[in-house]
Amino acid sequence: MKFVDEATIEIVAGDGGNGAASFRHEKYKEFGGPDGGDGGRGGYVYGVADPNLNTLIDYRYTRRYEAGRGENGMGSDMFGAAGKDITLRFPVGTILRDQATGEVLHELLTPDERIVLARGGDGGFGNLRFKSAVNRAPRQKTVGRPGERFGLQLELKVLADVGLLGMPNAGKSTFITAVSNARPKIADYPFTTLHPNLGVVRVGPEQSFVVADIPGLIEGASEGAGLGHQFLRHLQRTRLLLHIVDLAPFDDGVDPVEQAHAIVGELKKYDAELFGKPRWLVLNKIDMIPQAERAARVKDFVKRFKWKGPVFEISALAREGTDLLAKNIYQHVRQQQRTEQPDPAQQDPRFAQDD
Ligand SMILES: Nc1nc2c(ncn2[C@@H]2O[C@H](COP(=O)(O)OP(=O)(O)OP(=O)(O)O)[C@@H](O)[C@H]2O)c(=O)[nH]1
Repeated sequence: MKFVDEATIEIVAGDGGNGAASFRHEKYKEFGGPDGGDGGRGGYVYGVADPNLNTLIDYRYTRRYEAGRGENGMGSDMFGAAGKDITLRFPVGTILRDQATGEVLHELLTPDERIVLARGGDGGFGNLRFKSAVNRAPRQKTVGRPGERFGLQLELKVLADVGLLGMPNAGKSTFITAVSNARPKIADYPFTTLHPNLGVVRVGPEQSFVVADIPGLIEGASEGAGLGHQFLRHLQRTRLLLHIVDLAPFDDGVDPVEQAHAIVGELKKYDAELFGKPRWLVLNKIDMIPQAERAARVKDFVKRFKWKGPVFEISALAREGTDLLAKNIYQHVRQQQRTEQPDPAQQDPRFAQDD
Protein backbone atom coordinates (compact mmCIF):
# COMPACT_ATOMS: atom_id res chain seq x y z
CA MET A 1 0.00 0.00 0.00
CA LYS A 2 1.28 3.40 -0.90
CA PHE A 3 1.35 6.07 1.72
CA VAL A 4 -1.36 8.50 0.73
CA ASP A 5 0.00 11.96 1.05
CA GLU A 6 -1.32 13.74 -2.02
CA ALA A 7 -4.76 14.71 -3.21
CA THR A 8 -6.37 17.22 -5.56
CA ILE A 9 -9.65 18.82 -4.66
CA GLU A 10 -11.95 21.47 -6.01
CA ILE A 11 -12.68 24.44 -3.82
CA VAL A 12 -15.82 26.40 -4.52
CA ALA A 13 -16.75 29.45 -2.48
CA GLY A 14 -20.40 30.50 -2.55
CA ASP A 15 -21.76 32.95 -5.11
CA GLY A 16 -23.31 36.10 -3.76
CA GLY A 17 -27.11 36.27 -3.79
CA ASN A 18 -28.79 38.63 -6.24
CA GLY A 19 -30.14 42.00 -5.27
CA ALA A 20 -33.90 42.43 -5.46
CA ALA A 21 -35.93 44.97 -7.40
CA SER A 22 -39.10 45.60 -5.52
CA PHE A 23 -41.40 48.47 -4.55
CA ARG A 24 -43.20 49.19 -1.40
CA HIS A 25 -46.87 48.36 -1.51
CA GLU A 26 -48.75 50.54 0.82
CA LYS A 27 -52.45 51.05 1.07
CA TYR A 28 -53.74 54.20 -0.55
CA LYS A 29 -50.37 54.93 -2.07
CA GLU A 30 -49.98 54.23 -5.73
CA PHE A 31 -46.18 54.36 -5.99
CA GLY A 32 -44.20 53.19 -3.00
CA GLY A 33 -40.43 53.69 -3.03
CA PRO A 34 -37.94 50.99 -3.93
CA ASP A 35 -37.39 48.42 -1.18
CA GLY A 36 -35.36 45.63 -2.79
CA GLY A 37 -32.61 44.44 -0.44
CA ASP A 38 -29.09 43.29 -1.30
CA GLY A 39 -28.16 39.68 -1.83
CA GLY A 40 -26.14 37.96 0.93
CA ARG A 41 -22.44 37.29 0.43
CA GLY A 42 -21.41 33.82 -0.61
CA GLY A 43 -19.89 31.43 1.93
CA TYR A 44 -16.12 31.34 2.39
CA VAL A 45 -13.95 28.25 2.36
CA TYR A 46 -11.41 28.16 5.19
CA GLY A 47 -8.52 25.83 5.85
CA VAL A 48 -7.23 24.84 9.29
CA ALA A 49 -4.09 22.97 10.32
CA ASP A 50 -5.33 20.20 12.60
CA PRO A 51 -2.61 18.61 14.74
CA ASN A 52 -4.74 15.48 15.19
CA LEU A 53 -4.73 14.55 11.52
CA ASN A 54 -1.95 12.50 9.98
CA THR A 55 -3.04 11.89 6.41
CA LEU A 56 -4.90 13.42 3.49
CA ILE A 57 -6.74 10.19 2.83
CA ASP A 58 -10.23 11.66 3.25
CA TYR A 59 -9.55 14.10 0.44
CA ARG A 60 -9.12 11.23 -1.94
CA TYR A 61 -12.76 10.26 -1.53
CA THR A 62 -14.52 13.60 -1.50
CA ARG A 63 -13.14 15.87 -4.15
CA ARG A 64 -15.43 18.86 -4.22
CA TYR A 65 -15.93 21.29 -1.35
CA GLU A 66 -18.52 23.94 -1.80
CA ALA A 67 -19.59 26.72 0.51
CA GLY A 68 -23.19 27.98 0.49
CA ARG A 69 -24.63 30.52 -1.92
CA GLY A 70 -25.79 33.82 -0.48
CA GLU A 71 -29.56 34.24 -0.41
CA ASN A 72 -31.18 36.67 -2.78
CA GLY A 73 -32.36 39.99 -1.42
CA MET A 74 -36.09 40.46 -1.07
CA GLY A 75 -38.67 43.17 -0.93
CA SER A 76 -39.42 45.12 2.23
CA ASP A 77 -35.73 46.00 2.58
CA MET A 78 -34.84 42.42 3.35
CA PHE A 79 -31.23 41.53 2.74
CA GLY A 80 -30.35 37.97 1.83
CA ALA A 81 -28.57 35.87 4.43
CA ALA A 82 -24.88 35.09 3.90
CA GLY A 83 -24.04 31.67 2.47
CA LYS A 84 -22.75 29.02 4.83
CA ASP A 85 -18.96 29.02 5.32
CA ILE A 86 -17.10 25.74 5.37
CA THR A 87 -13.81 24.82 7.02
CA LEU A 88 -11.52 22.09 5.72
CA ARG A 89 -9.12 20.49 8.16
CA PHE A 90 -5.67 19.45 6.99
CA PRO A 91 -2.76 17.82 8.79
CA VAL A 92 -0.01 20.16 9.94
CA GLY A 93 2.61 20.19 7.21
CA THR A 94 0.17 20.24 4.28
CA ILE A 95 1.39 22.19 1.26
CA LEU A 96 -1.34 23.86 -0.80
CA ARG A 97 -0.76 24.43 -4.49
CA ASP A 98 -2.80 26.00 -7.23
CA GLN A 99 -3.61 23.10 -9.52
CA ALA A 100 -3.56 25.28 -12.64
CA THR A 101 -0.15 26.85 -12.10
CA GLY A 102 1.53 24.51 -9.63
CA GLU A 103 2.37 27.55 -7.55
CA VAL A 104 2.68 26.99 -3.80
CA LEU A 105 -0.05 29.07 -2.19
CA HIS A 106 0.61 28.25 1.41
CA GLU A 107 2.19 25.76 3.79
CA LEU A 108 0.22 24.96 6.90
CA LEU A 109 2.99 24.70 9.44
CA THR A 110 1.50 25.92 12.69
CA PRO A 111 -1.05 23.82 14.59
CA ASP A 112 -4.54 25.40 14.50
CA GLU A 113 -3.45 27.98 11.92
CA ARG A 114 -6.52 29.18 9.95
CA ILE A 115 -6.49 30.66 6.47
CA VAL A 116 -8.97 31.77 3.83
CA LEU A 117 -8.88 29.38 0.90
CA ALA A 118 -11.56 30.97 -1.25
CA ARG A 119 -13.67 34.06 -0.76
CA GLY A 120 -17.40 34.05 -1.29
CA GLY A 121 -18.79 36.52 -3.83
CA ASP A 122 -20.35 39.76 -2.69
CA GLY A 123 -24.11 39.95 -2.83
CA GLY A 124 -25.75 42.02 -5.57
CA PHE A 125 -27.35 45.39 -4.83
CA GLY A 126 -31.07 45.71 -4.47
CA ASN A 127 -32.87 48.60 -6.15
CA LEU A 128 -33.00 50.42 -2.82
CA ARG A 129 -29.39 51.32 -3.47
CA PHE A 130 -30.12 53.01 -6.77
CA LYS A 131 -32.62 55.49 -5.49
CA SER A 132 -31.55 59.05 -6.20
CA ALA A 133 -33.00 62.52 -6.51
CA VAL A 134 -33.53 62.04 -10.22
CA ASN A 135 -34.71 58.48 -10.11
CA ARG A 136 -37.06 57.71 -7.31
CA ALA A 137 -38.24 54.44 -8.71
CA PRO A 138 -35.16 52.62 -10.00
CA ARG A 139 -35.67 49.15 -11.37
CA GLN A 140 -31.97 48.45 -11.36
CA LYS A 141 -30.48 45.65 -9.33
CA THR A 142 -27.30 43.70 -9.70
CA VAL A 143 -26.60 40.03 -9.55
CA GLY A 144 -24.33 38.50 -6.91
CA ARG A 145 -20.65 38.11 -7.71
CA PRO A 146 -19.35 34.60 -8.23
CA GLY A 147 -17.38 32.99 -5.42
CA GLU A 148 -13.74 32.06 -6.01
CA ARG A 149 -13.20 28.55 -7.25
CA PHE A 150 -10.11 26.62 -8.19
CA GLY A 151 -8.40 23.28 -8.10
CA LEU A 152 -6.24 22.82 -5.03
CA GLN A 153 -3.43 20.33 -4.85
CA LEU A 154 -2.59 19.04 -1.42
CA GLU A 155 0.66 17.47 -0.45
CA LEU A 156 1.42 16.36 3.04
CA LYS A 157 4.95 17.05 3.98
CA VAL A 158 5.03 15.57 7.40
CA LEU A 159 7.30 17.56 9.59
CA ALA A 160 8.49 14.72 11.71
CA ASP A 161 10.53 15.94 14.64
CA VAL A 162 11.86 12.51 15.41
CA GLY A 163 12.75 9.71 13.02
CA LEU A 164 12.99 6.08 14.09
CA LEU A 165 15.65 3.77 12.79
CA GLY A 166 15.99 0.10 13.42
CA MET A 167 15.94 -3.39 12.00
CA PRO A 168 12.60 -4.91 11.08
CA ASN A 169 11.01 -6.22 14.27
CA ALA A 170 13.08 -3.97 16.52
CA GLY A 171 9.81 -2.58 17.86
CA LYS A 172 9.45 0.76 16.07
CA SER A 173 5.72 0.42 15.48
CA THR A 174 5.19 -0.76 19.03
CA PHE A 175 7.11 2.24 20.30
CA ILE A 176 5.01 4.67 18.24
CA THR A 177 1.86 3.00 19.55
CA ALA A 178 3.12 3.18 23.13
CA VAL A 179 3.80 6.89 23.09
CA SER A 180 1.47 8.40 20.52
CA ASN A 181 -2.04 8.54 19.13
CA ALA A 182 -1.07 6.61 16.00
CA ARG A 183 -2.21 3.05 15.52
CA PRO A 184 0.24 1.45 13.15
CA LYS A 185 -0.25 -2.08 11.99
CA ILE A 186 1.89 -4.42 14.01
CA ALA A 187 2.83 -7.93 13.08
CA ASP A 188 5.41 -10.29 14.37
CA TYR A 189 7.32 -10.56 11.13
CA PRO A 190 9.76 -8.32 9.34
CA PHE A 191 8.87 -5.75 6.71
CA THR A 192 5.49 -4.88 8.15
CA THR A 193 6.38 -1.24 7.85
CA LEU A 194 5.75 -0.71 4.18
CA HIS A 195 4.48 2.78 4.63
CA PRO A 196 5.58 5.24 7.24
CA ASN A 197 3.97 5.22 10.61
CA LEU A 198 3.41 8.58 12.09
CA GLY A 199 2.26 9.62 15.47
CA VAL A 200 1.75 12.77 17.44
CA VAL A 201 3.20 12.26 20.90
CA ARG A 202 1.66 14.36 23.61
CA VAL A 203 3.67 14.90 26.75
CA GLY A 204 1.46 17.66 28.13
CA PRO A 205 -1.68 19.59 27.25
CA GLU A 206 0.14 21.80 24.76
CA GLN A 207 3.34 19.88 24.34
CA SER A 208 3.72 17.45 21.52
CA PHE A 209 6.05 16.24 18.83
CA VAL A 210 5.68 14.12 15.71
CA VAL A 211 7.44 10.81 15.47
CA ALA A 212 7.80 8.86 12.23
CA ASP A 213 9.56 5.66 11.44
CA ILE A 214 11.79 5.58 8.43
CA PRO A 215 10.48 2.68 6.38
CA GLY A 216 12.64 0.32 4.50
CA LEU A 217 15.85 1.48 6.04
CA ILE A 218 17.29 -1.95 5.92
CA GLU A 219 20.26 -3.19 4.01
CA GLY A 220 19.74 -2.37 0.36
CA ALA A 221 17.40 0.52 1.02
CA SER A 222 19.99 3.10 0.11
CA GLU A 223 20.09 1.59 -3.38
CA GLY A 224 16.39 2.27 -3.64
CA ALA A 225 15.03 -1.12 -2.58
CA GLY A 226 12.77 0.25 0.10
CA LEU A 227 10.29 3.06 0.06
CA GLY A 228 12.73 5.11 2.01
CA HIS A 229 13.62 7.62 -0.65
CA GLN A 230 10.05 8.63 -1.19
CA PHE A 231 9.75 9.30 2.47
CA LEU A 232 12.98 11.15 2.88
CA ARG A 233 11.43 14.50 2.07
CA HIS A 234 9.11 14.08 5.06
CA LEU A 235 12.12 13.94 7.30
CA GLN A 236 13.74 17.15 6.20
CA ARG A 237 13.03 18.79 9.50
CA THR A 238 13.81 15.86 11.75
CA ARG A 239 15.66 17.05 14.79
CA LEU A 240 16.55 13.74 16.31
CA LEU A 241 16.92 10.11 15.30
CA LEU A 242 16.17 7.25 17.64
CA HIS A 243 18.01 4.11 16.81
CA ILE A 244 15.87 1.30 18.21
CA VAL A 245 17.67 -1.94 18.88
CA ASP A 246 16.12 -5.26 19.83
CA LEU A 247 18.34 -6.20 22.72
CA ALA A 248 16.83 -9.65 22.93
CA PRO A 249 16.53 -11.09 19.42
CA PHE A 250 14.83 -14.48 19.17
CA ASP A 251 17.23 -16.06 16.73
CA ASP A 252 20.25 -17.58 18.31
CA GLY A 253 23.41 -16.31 16.81
CA VAL A 254 21.99 -12.88 15.96
CA ASP A 255 24.20 -10.27 17.49
CA PRO A 256 22.36 -7.02 18.15
CA VAL A 257 25.65 -5.12 17.86
CA GLU A 258 26.13 -6.34 14.30
CA GLN A 259 22.56 -5.41 13.46
CA ALA A 260 23.05 -1.96 14.91
CA HIS A 261 26.21 -1.48 12.85
CA ALA A 262 24.32 -2.51 9.72
CA ILE A 263 21.71 0.17 10.36
CA VAL A 264 24.30 2.87 10.92
CA GLY A 265 26.10 1.78 7.74
CA GLU A 266 22.84 2.05 5.81
CA LEU A 267 22.05 5.42 7.27
CA LYS A 268 25.40 6.74 6.20
CA LYS A 269 24.91 5.59 2.61
CA TYR A 270 21.28 6.65 2.58
CA ASP A 271 21.46 10.31 3.39
CA ALA A 272 24.37 12.37 4.63
CA GLU A 273 22.12 14.97 6.18
CA LEU A 274 20.17 12.43 8.19
CA PHE A 275 23.39 10.76 9.21
CA GLY A 276 24.56 14.05 10.67
CA LYS A 277 21.49 14.48 12.90
CA PRO A 278 21.71 13.89 16.64
CA ARG A 279 21.05 10.22 17.37
CA TRP A 280 20.06 8.42 20.54
CA LEU A 281 20.32 4.73 21.23
CA VAL A 282 17.16 3.03 22.45
CA LEU A 283 17.60 -0.52 23.70
CA ASN A 284 14.20 -2.20 23.44
CA LYS A 285 12.58 -5.39 24.74
CA ILE A 286 14.36 -5.27 28.07
CA ASP A 287 11.33 -7.06 29.55
CA MET A 288 12.65 -10.20 27.86
CA ILE A 289 15.93 -10.03 29.71
CA PRO A 290 16.01 -11.23 33.32
CA GLN A 291 16.37 -8.31 35.67
CA ALA A 292 19.70 -9.54 37.02
CA GLU A 293 21.27 -9.60 33.56
CA ARG A 294 20.00 -6.29 32.19
CA ALA A 295 22.73 -3.97 33.40
CA ALA A 296 25.48 -6.25 32.12
CA ARG A 297 23.79 -6.72 28.72
CA VAL A 298 23.35 -3.00 28.26
CA LYS A 299 26.91 -2.30 29.29
CA ASP A 300 28.25 -4.95 26.97
CA PHE A 301 26.22 -3.61 24.05
CA VAL A 302 27.30 -0.02 24.56
CA LYS A 303 30.91 -1.04 24.87
CA ARG A 304 31.04 -3.25 21.80
CA PHE A 305 29.02 -0.76 19.75
CA LYS A 306 31.48 1.90 20.90
CA TRP A 307 28.58 4.18 21.66
CA LYS A 308 29.20 7.44 23.46
CA GLY A 309 25.81 9.18 23.04
CA PRO A 310 22.63 8.99 25.11
CA VAL A 311 21.24 5.52 25.87
CA PHE A 312 17.69 4.61 26.94
CA GLU A 313 16.48 1.19 28.03
CA ILE A 314 12.83 0.54 27.33
CA SER A 315 10.17 -2.03 26.83
CA ALA A 316 7.89 -0.60 24.16
CA LEU A 317 5.46 -3.45 24.76
CA ALA A 318 5.27 -3.10 28.56
CA ARG A 319 5.62 0.69 28.25
CA GLU A 320 8.56 0.72 30.60
CA GLY A 321 10.86 3.69 30.23
CA THR A 322 8.80 5.05 27.32
CA ASP A 323 7.34 8.08 29.14
CA LEU A 324 10.75 9.15 30.35
CA LEU A 325 12.12 8.82 26.84
CA ALA A 326 9.21 10.83 25.40
CA LYS A 327 9.82 13.63 27.90
CA ASN A 328 13.50 13.77 27.04
CA ILE A 329 12.70 13.82 23.34
CA TYR A 330 10.26 16.66 23.83
CA GLN A 331 12.84 18.74 25.65
CA HIS A 332 15.41 18.14 22.96
CA VAL A 333 12.97 18.93 20.14
CA ARG A 334 11.74 22.04 21.88
CA GLN A 335 15.24 23.35 22.33
CA GLN A 336 15.95 22.92 18.65
CA GLN A 337 12.61 24.35 17.57
CA ARG A 338 13.37 27.63 19.29
CA THR A 339 16.08 28.29 16.79
CA GLU A 340 14.05 27.29 13.71
CA GLN A 341 10.78 29.22 13.46
CA PRO A 342 9.13 29.34 10.02
CA ASP A 343 9.48 32.64 8.21
CA PRO A 344 6.06 34.34 7.92
CA ALA A 345 7.37 36.61 5.14
CA GLN A 346 7.34 33.58 2.84
CA GLN A 347 3.56 33.37 2.94
CA ASP A 348 1.44 34.30 -0.05
CA PRO A 349 -0.50 37.52 0.64
CA ARG A 350 -3.53 36.01 -1.08
CA PHE A 351 -3.61 33.53 1.76
CA ALA A 352 -2.95 35.98 4.54
CA GLN A 353 -4.10 35.09 8.04
CA ASP A 354 -7.79 35.53 8.44
CA ASP A 355 -8.96 37.31 11.55
N1 LIG B 1 8.65 -8.57 24.55
C1 LIG B 1 8.62 -7.47 23.81
N2 LIG B 1 8.20 -7.54 22.54
C2 LIG B 1 8.19 -6.41 21.81
C3 LIG B 1 8.60 -5.17 22.37
N3 LIG B 1 8.49 -4.24 21.40
C4 LIG B 1 8.02 -4.86 20.30
N4 LIG B 1 7.83 -6.17 20.56
C5 LIG B 1 7.33 -7.18 19.61
O1 LIG B 1 8.21 -7.29 18.53
C6 LIG B 1 7.49 -7.55 17.32
C7 LIG B 1 7.85 -6.51 16.28
O2 LIG B 1 7.42 -5.24 16.72
P1 LIG B 1 7.10 -4.04 15.72
O3 LIG B 1 6.76 -2.90 16.58
O4 LIG B 1 6.17 -4.47 14.67
O5 LIG B 1 8.53 -3.84 15.07
P2 LIG B 1 8.98 -2.82 13.91
O6 LIG B 1 10.34 -2.39 14.23
O7 LIG B 1 7.95 -1.77 13.76
O8 LIG B 1 9.00 -3.77 12.69
P3 LIG B 1 8.75 -3.41 11.15
O9 LIG B 1 7.39 -2.81 11.08
O10 LIG B 1 8.83 -4.74 10.52
O11 LIG B 1 9.83 -2.48 10.74
C8 LIG B 1 6.01 -7.52 17.70
O12 LIG B 1 5.59 -8.85 17.92
C9 LIG B 1 6.00 -6.78 19.01
O13 LIG B 1 4.93 -7.16 19.85
C10 LIG B 1 9.04 -5.14 23.73
O14 LIG B 1 9.40 -4.11 24.31
N5 LIG B 1 9.03 -6.33 24.40
